[in-house]
Amino acid sequence: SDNKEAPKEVTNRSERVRRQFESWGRPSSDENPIHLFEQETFKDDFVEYDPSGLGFEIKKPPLFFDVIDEQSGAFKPDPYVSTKSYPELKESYHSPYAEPHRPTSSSSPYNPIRKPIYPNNYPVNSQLDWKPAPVPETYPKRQPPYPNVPDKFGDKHSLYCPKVGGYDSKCRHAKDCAIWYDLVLTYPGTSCKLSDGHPGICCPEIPHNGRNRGPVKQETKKIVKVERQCIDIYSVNAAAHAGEFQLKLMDETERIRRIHNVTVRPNSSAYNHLKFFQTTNEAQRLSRGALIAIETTRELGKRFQLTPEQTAYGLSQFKLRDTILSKTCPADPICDRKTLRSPFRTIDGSCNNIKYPSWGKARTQFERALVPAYADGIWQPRVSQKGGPLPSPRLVSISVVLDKDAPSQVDTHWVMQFGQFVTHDLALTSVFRTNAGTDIQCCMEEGKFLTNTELIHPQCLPIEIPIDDPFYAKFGQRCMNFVRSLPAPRSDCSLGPAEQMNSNTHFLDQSNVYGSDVNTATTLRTFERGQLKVTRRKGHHELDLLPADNTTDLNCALSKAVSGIPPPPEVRCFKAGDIRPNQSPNLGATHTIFLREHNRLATELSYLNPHWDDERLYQEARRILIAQMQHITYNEWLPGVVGREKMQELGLLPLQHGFSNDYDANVNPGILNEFSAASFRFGHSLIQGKQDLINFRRKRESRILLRQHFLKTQTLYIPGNLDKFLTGLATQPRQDFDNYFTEEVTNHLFEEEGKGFGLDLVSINIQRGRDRGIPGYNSVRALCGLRRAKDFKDFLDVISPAIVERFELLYDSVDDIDLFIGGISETKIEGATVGPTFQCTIADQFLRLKRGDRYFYDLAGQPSSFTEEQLYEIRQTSFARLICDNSHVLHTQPLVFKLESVQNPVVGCESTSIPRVNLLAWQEGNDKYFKRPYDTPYTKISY
Ligand code: HEM
Ligand SMILES: [Ca+2]
Repeated sequence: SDNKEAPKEVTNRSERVRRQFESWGRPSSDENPIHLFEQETFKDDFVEYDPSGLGFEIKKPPLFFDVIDEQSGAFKPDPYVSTKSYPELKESYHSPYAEPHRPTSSSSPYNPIRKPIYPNNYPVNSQLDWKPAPVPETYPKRQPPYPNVPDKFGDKHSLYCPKVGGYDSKCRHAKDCAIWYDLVLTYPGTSCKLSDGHPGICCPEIPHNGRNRGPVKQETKKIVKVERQCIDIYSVNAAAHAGEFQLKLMDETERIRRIHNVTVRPNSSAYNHLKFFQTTNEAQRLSRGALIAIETTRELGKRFQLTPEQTAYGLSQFKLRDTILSKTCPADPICDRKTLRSPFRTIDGSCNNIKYPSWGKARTQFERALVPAYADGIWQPRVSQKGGPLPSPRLVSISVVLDKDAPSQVDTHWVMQFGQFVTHDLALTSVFRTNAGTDIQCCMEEGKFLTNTELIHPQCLPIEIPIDDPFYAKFGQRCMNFVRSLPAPRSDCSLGPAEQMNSNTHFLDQSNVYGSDVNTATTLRTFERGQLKVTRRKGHHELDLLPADNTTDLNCALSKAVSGIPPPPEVRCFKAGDIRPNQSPNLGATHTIFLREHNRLATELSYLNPHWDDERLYQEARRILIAQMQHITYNEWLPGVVGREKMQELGLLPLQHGFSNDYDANVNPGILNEFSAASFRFGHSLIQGKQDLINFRRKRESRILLRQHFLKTQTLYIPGNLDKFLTGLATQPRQDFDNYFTEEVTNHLFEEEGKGFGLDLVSINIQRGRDRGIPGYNSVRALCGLRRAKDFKDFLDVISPAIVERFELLYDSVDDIDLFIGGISETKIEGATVGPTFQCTIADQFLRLKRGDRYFYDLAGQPSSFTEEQLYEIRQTSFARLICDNSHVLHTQPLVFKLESVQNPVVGCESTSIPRVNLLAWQEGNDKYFKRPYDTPYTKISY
C-alpha cells in the first residue's frame, strides 16, 4: 500500500515551488542559543540551586518602592503600590485603585498564604438540629441577598456613559463587558468608575441570544445499499478471522523491529512527541478491537468485490454484536437512577445523556461533520482527487508558512495559553504504540526513510522532507517521524470506515484537572477534606505546585547547558488529569492555577459546611470549578475567538441573569474530528516563540526560548517564577492569527538538546488531517456556507492572492487543499480571531458542548442546577480573579485576555473591579442562600 514505500519525490512540484522561495521563503536561523535566559539578571539575582535544601533558594526581591528611574537614576515610587499602605512613602504619587500589598494583609480570607480564617471551635451543624452558623468576622461581608441590590444587576449607573454601537451603555464590571470589548475600544469615554470608585467599563447589556436553534451542521450519513443476502454471518466471521490475522502480522513486524533495534531513542524529538500521548492500556485494548473491525471491513470488501463506497458505507448495516467480534464492542455504560440524578458528573463523562449514556464519554470515537475522506473509503490516508499522492506536508508548510513577528494589538498571550488548556480538556487523540507498549519509529536514526519493508510498521506515516528544504537540508533530514492515530470502536459497533478515539471526556468538564478515568481521578485525590494532591515544599513561602508524576520516564529537568546549574534531582514532572501538563511551563502554570482553585474552594466549603465529608467537598468544589471554567470560556474567551455576532447568532452568549433552558437531549456533545484534527489547532498560529517572565512591577525579567522548554517544567519550581509566567501571559501580546508560525514550533518542536532541529507542527497537523480522513478545505468551506470553489481563483473571496497562488502551485485540484492549511490562510473575520471556516466549525463545536451537556452550568431544572443565588455568584467569576486568588500575582488588568488599556487598567487584586465569588451561597441549611436543589426529588422546573 501507499504508505509502505518511501514516498517518491514530487520533483516537479518541488521545482515549481522552489522558484518562489527567493521572494518568500521561510527564514531559518542557525542560532541555537546555549543560554536559556536572555538576561543575565535572572541567573545572577534569582536562581541559586541549593542541593542541601528543598529545591532552590531565592534572594529576596528588592523592596517594592525602590524603583530607580532609569533616566535620572533617582528614586521613584512604584506605581503599582498604593501610598495608603506605605504611609512612609513621601512622594505624592497615588494610585486610586491599587490596594495594599497582599502579603501584609494576612487577615484577608483570600490571602493565598492561607491561615485558617474561621475560629477553631467553629460549630458543627447536625442535620437534625440546624441553626445557621455564625458568619465569621473575617469573611467578606455580603451585600443583601440578590436581587435586593441597588439596581437590578448590582451596579450603579455612571451618568456619563456614552452610547456604544448605538446602544445605551452603563458602567459595569469589566467581566460583564468582555463580549463588547472590541467595540468598547473604538469609543472614547468608555472607561468609567463603578459606584465605589474602582474602574469599570461602559458597555451595553449582554444582548439576547438569536433564535437560530437550527440543526447542528452535519452531513447526513451516506446510505449505500449492499445486498444483505449475499453476506451472511458466516462470511463476516470468516473475514473477522482474517482481520485478526492482520493484527498478528503487525505483532510479528514489531517483533522483527525489536530484533533490529528500530526504536525511538529516548529524548529525541520523536520520543518527546510520542510521550505527549502516552496511550493507556484501556485505549490500546479498545483500539485493537477497532483495528480488527477495520480489517474485517476491508476483507469483506475484497471478498465480495464491493466498490469502495459499498465497503465504506454499505457494510455499516452489519453490527458486530452478532459476530465473533462481539467482544470488541465496548459495553454501554450502566447508569443507575442515582447516577442519572446526581448533581455531579461522572468522571469519565458517561451517563450525561440519559438516552445515549456513552455520548461524550472518554475513550469513544470523535464525531464527524463530514463523512471521512479516506483513500479507500475505509482507513487509507487521504490522497488527491485524481488518486495520486498529495504534496508532502512539509513542502506545503515551507511554502505557505513563514515565521514573522505580528503581535496582536488587543489580545494577550493568555488567549493562546487558555486555548491550549481548553484543548486538553476536550481532546486527546492517542497514537499507536507497539503491543509491548513502546513508541514506534518510522524513520532511520539518520533521518532517512526505512527501506527494509520488513521493518516498516503498518501504522507509520512518516513525513517526507524535500531534499532542498531550507532548514532541514543542512541536517540531512529527509524523514520526519509520524505515527497514525488510534482507531476507536465505532459507536454503533458496526463495520465501516475508521473512526479515531478521544481519550479524554468530550465535555468541557475540567477532565484535564480531575482525570477522564476513575483510576487517574483517584490517584489525584488526597481523600481528605476534598483536596487534590499537591507538591508542597517546606520552608518556602510558595504556593502548592502540581503533584509529582513518579511513573513517567520523561525528564522535566533542564540540563546544565541550558539552565546554568546541574539538573536538580528533586525536580519531577508534574501530574494532572490530562497527561500533557509538562508540555511547556506556561501550560503547567495554568494547570497549577486550577488545581489551587479547587483546593481553595474545598477549603472554603469545609469552613462553611463543617459536616461535609471528603467526597462531598471534592464533588462540590469540582462542580463549582467546572462552572467557573465554563463561564470564563463562554464569557471571556470564546467571544474573542469566534466573535460576538457569531455567538449571538448561535445562542452562545452567556446570560447575565436567570437560567437557560438550552439543553437539547438530541445534540451529541462529541468533539468533531475536523475540530480536533484541524480547526481548533488554529491556536498554533498564536504562539509566541519567546515567552516572557514578567515581575510584579510589570518589567520583563527574562524570557524563555520555547524550543528549550518543551517538556521541561523545572522552571516552575523556582520560587517566584510561576507568578512571572502568569504576569508574562497577561502582558505579552499573542501572535496574530495568520500563516505566520514561530520557528520554535515549525523547525524546533520538541527539539533534542544539541541537535539543532526538532519537528514541524504545521507538517504534523497536515499529516494528521490525512491520517484521520479529514475532508479537504473546500468541502468544509462549503459546509460552512461559503461558495464551493471550482477554480483556485474562487478562493480569493477569503484568502489572499499570494497564498492562492501558492496553493495552485502545490495542489492539483481545489479539492485537495488540506483543511488546516486552508483554514489558517483565511483572512480573519472582523471581531473574531479566525476566518469564516474555522469560525463556523469552532462555534459549532462550542454549541454542541453547551446544548449537548446536561450538566452545563446555567441550566434550570436539572439535578445539577445551581440555585439562582449560586448562579449569580458563579457569574462573578473572571479569569483575573482565579489568577489573583491562586498566586502571588498582586496586580492585573480585569480582562486578562486583553492587553492593558484605558478601559482595562491594571488594578490591585483586592480591587472590586475584579469581583469575587461569594461562597456563602453554598452554606448548607442557610435557606436564605442555599436552596439545596438536589436534596429534593428531581422535578422539572420551568422558568
Ligand atoms: C506551546 C503551545 C503549543 C504546542 C507546543 C502545541 C503542540 C501540539 C502537538 C505536538 C500536538 C499533537 C500533534 C499531533 O501529533 O497531531 C497538538 C495537538 C493539538 N493542539 Fe496544540 N500546541 C500548542 C498550543 C495549542 C493551542 C493554543 C491550541 C488551541 C487554541 C492547540 C490546539 C491543539 C489541538 C486541538 C490539538 C489536537 C488535540 C488532540 O486531539 O489530541 N494547541 N498540539
Ligand atoms: Ca473534558
